[in-house]
Amino acid sequence: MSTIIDGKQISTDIKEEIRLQVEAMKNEGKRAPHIAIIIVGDDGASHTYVGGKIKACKAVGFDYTLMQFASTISEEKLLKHVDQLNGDEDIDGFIVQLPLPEHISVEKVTESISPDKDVDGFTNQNFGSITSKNPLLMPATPFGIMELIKRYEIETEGKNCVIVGASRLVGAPLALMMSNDARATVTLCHKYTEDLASHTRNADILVVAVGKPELVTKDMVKEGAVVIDVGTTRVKDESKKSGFRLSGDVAYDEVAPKASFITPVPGGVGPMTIASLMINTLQAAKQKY
Ligand SMILES: NC(=O)C1=CN([C@@H]2O[C@H](COP(=O)(O)OP(=O)(O)OC[C@H]3O[C@@H](n4cnc5c(N)ncnc54)[C@H](OP(=O)(O)O)[C@@H]3O)[C@@H](O)[C@H]2O)C=CC1
Ligand SMILES: Nc1nc(=O)c2c([nH]1)NC[C@@H]1CN(c3ccc(C(=O)N[C@@H](CCC(=O)O)C(=O)O)cc3)C=[N+]21
Repeated sequence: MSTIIDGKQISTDIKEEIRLQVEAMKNEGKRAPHIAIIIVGDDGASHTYVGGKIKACKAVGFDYTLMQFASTISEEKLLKHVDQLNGDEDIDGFIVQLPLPEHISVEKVTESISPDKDVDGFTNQNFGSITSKNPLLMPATPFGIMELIKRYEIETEGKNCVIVGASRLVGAPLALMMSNDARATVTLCHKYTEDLASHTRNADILVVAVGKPELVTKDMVKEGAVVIDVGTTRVKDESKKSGFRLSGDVAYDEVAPKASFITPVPGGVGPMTIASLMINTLQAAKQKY
C-alpha cells in the first residue's frame, strides 16, 4: 500500500503555526508581516495561483498588497515598481509572479529584487546561500518539497534521488538541497538526458518537475520508490465546469500502486509552495524587527 502525501493538510498545519506566531507578534505591538504581489497580464493559471497566495495571507493574518499590470507594461516601468518596493519600509517581502510577457527579461526583473525581500528565493544570492550554514530565503517550491519529506520522515541519507527537470525555479535548487541537507546521491535529468527511464528506474526518491502531463509511467519507476510530482498543467476536460483539469507529470493511477509514498496533483506540492512563501515572508519580517 502506498501512502498518499497530503500536502494540503501539511500546508494547513504550517499556516496554523504561522497564524499563531503572527497573533503573538501583534500582541507584542508589532505590525503584521506585509507581502506585495506583482502580477502582469491576464494568464488564467497565474491569477489562480495568486488567488491561492492571497487566500493564504488572509488565513495567517498577513497584510498584502496586490499590484496588477497590463501585459503591455514596459520592462523599465516594471523595474521601477520593483525598485519602489525594495525601498518601501512597510513591505517585508514581495514576489513577481511568473511567467512574464516575452518583452520583459525574467532574469533582469528577478535580479533587481532586493535579496532580503525576495520571498520566492529566486535571486542569485538566495540561490547561492542554499548550501550555506545560515541560508537566507529558500526557493519556495524546493523548500516545500523538503518540508514534505521531513514531515513524513522519509529516509534520504545515501538514497538515490533522481530529479527530472533542471529549472532554476525547481529542479536545480532542489538538487542542491537534496545533496547538501538531505545527504542523498542526486541525479539531475533534463531535456538532453539520454534514456531517461534508465535513470528514473534507479530512483529511491523520484521528483518530476517538467510540465509534461504523464511523462513518467509505471515502467519508469522502481517498486517502493517515493514519488514527488511537481508538474501542474491545465489539460482540456469537457466534463469539468472550468473546461480543464490539472495534470501532474506522473501517470498517477498506474504509478501509485508501485510507490511507497506519492504526492497527488492537486493537493501535493502546490499548496506547499504557498506555505513556503508564508514561512519566508514571516522570516523576512522577523529579520527586520
Ligand atoms: N506545484 C508547484 O508549486 C509548482 C509547479 N510547477 C510546475 O512544474 C512544472 C515545471 O515547471 P518549471 O520548472 O518552471 O518549468 P521549466 O519549463 O522552466 O523547466 C522544465 C525543465 O524540464 C526539462 N525538460 C523538458 N522536457 C523534458 C523531458 N522530456 N525530459 C526531461 N526533462 C525535460 C527542461 O530541460 P531544459 O532545461 O533542457 O529545457 C527543464 O529543465 C510545470 O508544470 C509547472 O507548472 C512549477 C513551480 C511550482
Ligand atoms: N514568482 C513566482 N512564484 C511561484 O511560486 C510561481 C510562479 N511565479 N509562477 C508559477 C509557478 C507555479 N506555482 C504554483 C503554486 C501553487 C500551486 C497550487 O497551489 N496548486 C494547487 C491547485 C491550484 C489550482 O486549482 O489550480 C494544488 O496543486 O493543489 C501550483 C503552482 C507557483 N509558481
